[in-house]
Amino acid sequence: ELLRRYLNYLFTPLNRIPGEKTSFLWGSFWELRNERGLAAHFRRWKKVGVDTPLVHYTYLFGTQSVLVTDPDIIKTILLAPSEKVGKKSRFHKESYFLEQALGAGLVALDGVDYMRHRRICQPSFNTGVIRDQVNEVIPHLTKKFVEYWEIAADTGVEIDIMIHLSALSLDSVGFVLFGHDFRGMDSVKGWAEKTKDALMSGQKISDEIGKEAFRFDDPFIAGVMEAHHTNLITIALIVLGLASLDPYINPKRIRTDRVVNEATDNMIENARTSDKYSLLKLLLQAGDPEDEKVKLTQEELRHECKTFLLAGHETTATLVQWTLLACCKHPDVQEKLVEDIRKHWDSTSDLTLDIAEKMEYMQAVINEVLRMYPPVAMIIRVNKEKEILGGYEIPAGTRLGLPMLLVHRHPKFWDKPDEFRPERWLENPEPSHRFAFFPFSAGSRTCIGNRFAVWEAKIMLAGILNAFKVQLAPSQREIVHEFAIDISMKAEPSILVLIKKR
Ligand code: HEM
Repeated sequence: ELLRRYLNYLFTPLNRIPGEKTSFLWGSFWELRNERGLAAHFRRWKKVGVDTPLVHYTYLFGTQSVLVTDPDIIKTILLAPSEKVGKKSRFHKESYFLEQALGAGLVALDGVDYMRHRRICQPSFNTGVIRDQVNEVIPHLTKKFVEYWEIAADTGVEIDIMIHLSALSLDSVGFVLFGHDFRGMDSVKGWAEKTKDALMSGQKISDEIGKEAFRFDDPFIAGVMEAHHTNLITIALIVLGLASLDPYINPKRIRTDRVVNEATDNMIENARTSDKYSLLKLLLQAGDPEDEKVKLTQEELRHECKTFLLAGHETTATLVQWTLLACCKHPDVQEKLVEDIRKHWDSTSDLTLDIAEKMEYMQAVINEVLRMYPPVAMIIRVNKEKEILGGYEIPAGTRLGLPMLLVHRHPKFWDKPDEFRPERWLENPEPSHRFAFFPFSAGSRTCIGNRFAVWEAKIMLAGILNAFKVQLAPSQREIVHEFAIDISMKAEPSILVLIKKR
């Protein structure tokens, strides 16, 4: 295998694509590890010239990878239909790693199983039920969140926004998608109480308050989060090509799978017996439109629960965190946004989704954040057969990286791409090329939760910014927050803010 890889490294037709020659053994491994986010990809792309449609690079042991920066090629890849027979589409996912991280649900599946899951799940996302639940749940949660934050207003207390927003988004996803209370807001409440005590007794407010308060004891969350961290046995099995044995011989995996399965089964049972509506309740009744008798099995439902939690929770919190950072860095944008919020909502009535959706500047700001700080920075596809893309031959099995983060700043498609300017969306509501902006992907595998995510973000932002002026903590005023990729694109270091009552 090593010899085959080495010969391929020397003679692959991919070597004709612009890129940088790196060693067979390490490839770009260390650069990608040491330089945060996609910084190494950015650098290489700029070096070979931004007009190149593809950039070639290798990874460990000559793993062949190509970055696709041309929106026309991205269109070809994303619009290629999913395979209706078999397990792999023309441009398929690297399923094993996704399954490990997110479960064998919609994000990771491919081929015929994928098509069946999407046919069954899609109608439940289209009904008014999610919208109604968003209206019922998220304004109320945001109001509580603002009440807890009031304790820190005008005090100089620095707030680590990602952990707070994560807790808020966890409960939004919990109630709307599963009809379940993950008790994320209890953590914010716990933080507020401890902060209040510390302020009253004149103690210094330490990071520990946050760390202590934000420990989730819900078994589903704890199990899913623990399972998300790959341990050495899993890595060894992957290297040995024995990854499929992991669920059977890795003690940590066996334990976390059991905990997560039990917790998910409880959640499913509660959704079945409760009279509260949620996505999960709809999914329990949903059949395949091609054959109504075919439903998701209990095992498949478990995987979808894990997928929806992991794909839906941190991503939205990430979008809101980068929006708040942009508001700190561009106080004029923050003021215009507050003007827009108050033009549509006088805060004597409850905030509703109908009201939040009327906020045009809010939509422009969210688009601009999705452009410059896309919560999912890059997606990967692998081609099943040999392809010709951009005039280059791409052998079967090549990893194709579609980097939103780069394409959203492509100088050919964006005027002053590195400038944060929401107004560009008011001047031109559509991007100059449909596939130069794809924060939720596109085509038949577009994000199933995209509308839910934006609804959630708009309500949270309207509630928070109407109540507080947000500023970067003094300790971070000179810092550039870099991108750190996990499931979604975090900030490194975490963003700390001060809030003042408006
Ligand atoms: C700002 C928030 C979000 C962003 C930026 C985002 C982005 C994305 C992207 C880029 C993909 C394509 C992944 C790929 O093809 O490899 C995707 C797929 C997906 N997302 Fe989201 N997402 C967000 C929120 C959500 C939410 C709230 C849910 C809740 C259900 C969700 C569920 C999913 C699912 C199930 C898929 C797989 C769809 C399929 O392949 O059929 N996402 N998302």
